[in-house]
Amino acid sequence: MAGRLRGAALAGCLGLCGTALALLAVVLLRAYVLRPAPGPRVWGRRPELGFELSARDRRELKEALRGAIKIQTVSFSPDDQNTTALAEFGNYIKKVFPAVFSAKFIQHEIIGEYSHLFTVQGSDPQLTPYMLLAHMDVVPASQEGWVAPPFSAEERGGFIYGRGTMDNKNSAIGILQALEFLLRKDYRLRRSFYIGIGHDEEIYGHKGARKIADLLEARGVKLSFLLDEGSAILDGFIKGIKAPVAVIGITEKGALTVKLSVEKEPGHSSAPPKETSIGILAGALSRLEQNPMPNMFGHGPEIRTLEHLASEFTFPLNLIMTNLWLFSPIVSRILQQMPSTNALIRTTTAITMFNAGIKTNIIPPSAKATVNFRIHPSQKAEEVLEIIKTTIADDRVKIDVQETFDPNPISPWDNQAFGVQIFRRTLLDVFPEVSSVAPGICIANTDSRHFAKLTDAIYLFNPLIIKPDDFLRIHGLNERISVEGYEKQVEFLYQLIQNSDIKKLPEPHANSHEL
Ligand SMILES: CCCCCCCC/C=C\CCCCCCCC(=O)N[C@@H](CC(C)C)C(=O)O
Ligand SMILES: [Zn+2]
Ligand SMILES: [Zn+2]
Repeated sequence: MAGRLRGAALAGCLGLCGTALALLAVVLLRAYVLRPAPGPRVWGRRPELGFELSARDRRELKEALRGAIKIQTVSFSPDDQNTTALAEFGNYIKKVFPAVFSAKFIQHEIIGEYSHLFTVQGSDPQLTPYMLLAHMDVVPASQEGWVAPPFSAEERGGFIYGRGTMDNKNSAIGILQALEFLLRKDYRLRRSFYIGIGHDEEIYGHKGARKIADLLEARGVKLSFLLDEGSAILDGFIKGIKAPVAVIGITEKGALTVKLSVEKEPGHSSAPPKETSIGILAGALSRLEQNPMPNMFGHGPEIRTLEHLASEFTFPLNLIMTNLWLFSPIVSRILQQMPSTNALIRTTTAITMFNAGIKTNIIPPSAKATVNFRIHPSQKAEEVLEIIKTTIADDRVKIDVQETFDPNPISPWDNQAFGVQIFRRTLLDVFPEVSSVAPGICIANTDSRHFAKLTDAIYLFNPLIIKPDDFLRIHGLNERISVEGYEKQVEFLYQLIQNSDIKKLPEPHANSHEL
């Protein structure tokens, strides 16, 4: 009897081991043998390309950005902007970029009073134009907590400190700087392009970018691609990836901002009701925070980001990322642990404003709060609103939608996508240390969504190497950019404009480096 039991146990154990071995074999086979062949290789590395800056150029480039940071172009709320500063910014760029403003083939227009549209006419009208987008307005900055005042543009330890150094005067000034340098070298552009500099991106872009887009649409413009802020070369964001990787946004999340309010009879605090307006609203807010929106990992482009980066991961993570069909439940659990990666896999919930109460001994007549949701690419605003209502489940809480839009459509990412190939080419030229370029999601919002009718190829990427600590500075304290990083950004744009001048993408060839 005991022998038979031992035999059965042994057989069971063998069966189990066999299953485990078979599973391992399938994993290894898929990972190393059945791995999809890499796409055609398009670009080869090129020797030094000649973006050489004299000491004077360097000083000029740095001072141009510092001067722009000092102009307090703050967007406080949709009807409160520092319009004096916005106008000053317009005068400033005219002064700092004389070649751009005097070139015969560049048309400059002011749109919506303070935004700027440049039409740079290339010599070959057959080539479809592209667009570079940026914004000049910034979010407010507290005076406390900064190592240097937020509008001082002080230089410390190789960094320029100030609101707008990463979001997004670096792009607005960087694009014009790159063009100024090219014009001074008498570079004659072949492909036309547009530069848009919005003045109200931080308050939804209705008067700036939206109007620029409407004007271009009325002129019948179609774009081969559009590049805006929204992602970067990420260093240290993803556990298990050592080298910096360029993640280019191919979509951005949607947004839904709701105002919640509770009204209750005021009265004497000595005989309070069971719940005050503050207590009711606080309960609703707590339910929203305690019940995050569903984890959507695998339903949007986040999975493509990991697949593209799979070979960058150290063992055994590389194996896991190559086999997301098997490991995605574990991966999605890991991603939700950090705020920046959690934002990739779900609609996020952020309680951003709370106002209530009059005096210590008055029952508060009303309580108000604002909650800002960023919608995952696989969901729609309507669906999110339904979840909010079910989660709050209290009719005393009034829900008013303030601003909402669905996620952007997904832009093309393949060997025929002109913009993507130009970004790869330019990254290879300017950031040789970046070994991978992957499609990703912009977790915030940009002005680019207003241009959806002009092109299906909208990309979100700032050519800056950023670490998790830098990300916290955007809209936070001590926003800064390194002088070296800014020079590289200008070099990237300088090279991008030239690389975009090619008529058509080269045929794939075998012996070149692939990003
Ligand atoms: C795969 C890995 C991790 C992902 C981590 C994400 C890291 C992203 C890096 C840089 C992103 C910078 C994005 C900055 C764009 C901010 C633009 C902005 O503030 N827009 C406003 C617009 C709104 C409509 C008012 C916003 O609040 O989103
Ligand atoms: Zn921005
Ligand atoms: Zn911003």
